[in-house]
Amino acid sequence: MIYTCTLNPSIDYVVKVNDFKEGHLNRTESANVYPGGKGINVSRVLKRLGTESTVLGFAGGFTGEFIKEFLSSEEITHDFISVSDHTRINVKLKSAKETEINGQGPQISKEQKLELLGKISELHAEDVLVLAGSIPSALDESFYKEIADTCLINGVKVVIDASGNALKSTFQSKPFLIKPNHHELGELFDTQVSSTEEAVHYGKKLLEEGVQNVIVSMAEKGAIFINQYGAYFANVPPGKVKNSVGAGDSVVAGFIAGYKEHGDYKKAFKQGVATGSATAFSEDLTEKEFAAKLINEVKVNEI
Ligand SMILES: Nc1ncnc2c1ncn2[C@@H]1O[C@H](COP(=O)(O)OP(=O)(O)OP(=O)(O)O)[C@@H](O)[C@H]1O
Ligand SMILES: O=P(O)(O)OC[C@@]1(O)O[C@H](CO)[C@@H](O)[C@@H]1O
Repeated sequence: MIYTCTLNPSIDYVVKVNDFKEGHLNRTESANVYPGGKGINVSRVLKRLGTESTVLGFAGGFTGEFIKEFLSSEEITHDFISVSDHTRINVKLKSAKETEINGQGPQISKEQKLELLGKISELHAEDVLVLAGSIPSALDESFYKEIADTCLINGVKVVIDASGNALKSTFQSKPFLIKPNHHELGELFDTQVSSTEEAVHYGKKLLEEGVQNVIVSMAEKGAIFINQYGAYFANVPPGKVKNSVGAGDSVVAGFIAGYKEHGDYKKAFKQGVATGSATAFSEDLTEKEFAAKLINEVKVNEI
């Protein structure tokens, strides 16, 4: 079974404002609300690709209820730990540029944290756990490491989409896959990564530190995949970006769905990149048909 864990879910309030003016009254062109948070996006895209998963994490208040109802309406299984504060609302403002304001997230007690760890400790060797998104300030930065350590003991494959120390501290727990973008990769080594060569160089260092598979996404510049068997580059299809929220999560979902279907890293990588671009070219998360159409436009070459 595939599980996604979103410690800090959100309602994403996506507003379009023509010609947004800071410090003025602006009126919306359109406004939509979606359940958000990286793990939740992964589960929603997996569902669209025909792959079932269960959503784990913390949820509370009327915003938490909205998320649960929305996921249920999409027939996505969820098993949240209830918290008393409300789940955050993140603002995604689309005007000439995209601007995001992400909330801090609710208080989480020690008991609630232990309840989640208890659920995760029941996963076993056939399971995949996706840990995605920021760690709320109520929890220690080392929480992903704590989870990844438990999963290492139980043989659970762990996929991590996070950044900074929350990500770095998990390397010794041998995550199955991590997906930094090139900025996040640079941050891990206190440098800037701007070329494919640099991405391969630093990506290989991650393997030395324990990570099994690495995807480095570089937005319109393409993506690379590295593991012990080799390094590959994938181009991204040409197109107009309508929405970057959830594009990275779609790469993760496409890879997992592809790996589950084919058991082949190269095919999984190709599907991941196509799914990421399909979301980038859509108003919301991509549908299966669009991602499938773009697969033919992604070429993966060994480098
Ligand atoms: N200009 C683009 N053209 C085509 N595809 C794109 C473009 N920008 C992003 N994508 C798609 O989205 C994926 C993720 O983008 P990016 O490298 O910016 O990662 P990210 O920062 O994790 O994404 P997010 O915007 O979701 O935080 C890319 O691998 C690619 O598939
Ligand atoms: O604050 P975090 O956890 O880093 O990111 C949360 C978030 O920006 O990521 C998703 C897109 O990837 C959105 O649905 C959500 O609002």
